[in-house]
Amino acid sequence: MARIGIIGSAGRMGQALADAIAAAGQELAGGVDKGGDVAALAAQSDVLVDFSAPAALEGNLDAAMAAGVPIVVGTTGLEERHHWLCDNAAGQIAVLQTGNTSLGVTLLAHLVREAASRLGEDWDIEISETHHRMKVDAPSGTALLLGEAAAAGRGLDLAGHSARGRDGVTGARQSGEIGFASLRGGSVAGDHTVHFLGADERISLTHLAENRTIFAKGAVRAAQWLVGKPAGRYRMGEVLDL
Ligand SMILES: NC(=O)C1=CN([C@@H]2O[C@H](COP(=O)(O)OP(=O)(O)OC[C@H]3O[C@@H](n4cnc5c(N)ncnc54)[C@H](OP(=O)(O)O)[C@@H]3O)[C@@H](O)[C@H]2O)C=CC1
Ligand SMILES: O=C(O)C1=N[C@H](C(=O)O)C[C@H](O)C1
Repeated sequence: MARIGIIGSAGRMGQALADAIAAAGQELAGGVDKGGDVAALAAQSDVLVDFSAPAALEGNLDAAMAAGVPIVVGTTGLEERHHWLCDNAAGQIAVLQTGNTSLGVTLLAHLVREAASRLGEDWDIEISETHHRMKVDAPSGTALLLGEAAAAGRGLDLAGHSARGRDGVTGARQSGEIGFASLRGGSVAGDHTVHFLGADERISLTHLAENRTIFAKGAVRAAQWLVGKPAGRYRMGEVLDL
């Protein structure tokens, strides 16, 4: 049985995660929120799961490294420097960072990569996502991971080929770009569609999250899987054997 510590425990995901830990027969080591003692939590945990805020990431990784415990980073809105911090921590502990811990999205990313590699570059790729009104970051972490999968399938680097926040006279679509569009409202747990738009035909690959349980269950699986792993950066696909 793994003792799992939750960072962001009072939040929507933190609460869903506590339920999933109990349902999986694992032990809740405790939880922290803003201003909480993450070092003390790390010391009493076998693994940490972070669903909080990007500003907390550096301190959370430092606490995990000091205690020598692995960490699942589910927080989104991460920038390049946050990915660098994860890479750096992965030199000392096991780190699994993902914008989506669900089985469905992890499989979808494989399908997107495959479709992007097989469809010619005359097929445009656009990613749309819809989330509840309280979500603070856009595009979603999931949209970005699907964009990375599409870019990998095309042999491109996403940073150099993404179109985010089109507005005004944008000019015609650039060939090879991967576009993102975000909708916010209501209580939507998380909908994502990757659109492949060709001449006279289209393919849409969609994942619809009906509630947060799917993310929480995946996070518990990832946490259990990470305990005892050597230092390194791991992917959700490895946890789910996809
Ligand atoms: N990877 C995945 O599969 C998923 C990722 N997410 C991501 O998880 C994150 C949390 O989402 P959600 O639960 O909906 O958000 P909430 O706003 O409901 O919860 C965030 C929690 O984090 C806490 N928090 C904020 N800052 C810190 C800090 N510095 N240290 C410790 N805790 C802190 C907040 O505490 P306080 O209120 O005191 O500020 C709050 O309890 C988001 O980035 C979201 O996109 C969400 C779903 C799935
Ligand atoms: O904030 C959320 O709610 C979600 N965040 C993640 C993201 O940014 O993709 C995962 C899921 O879509 C829900």
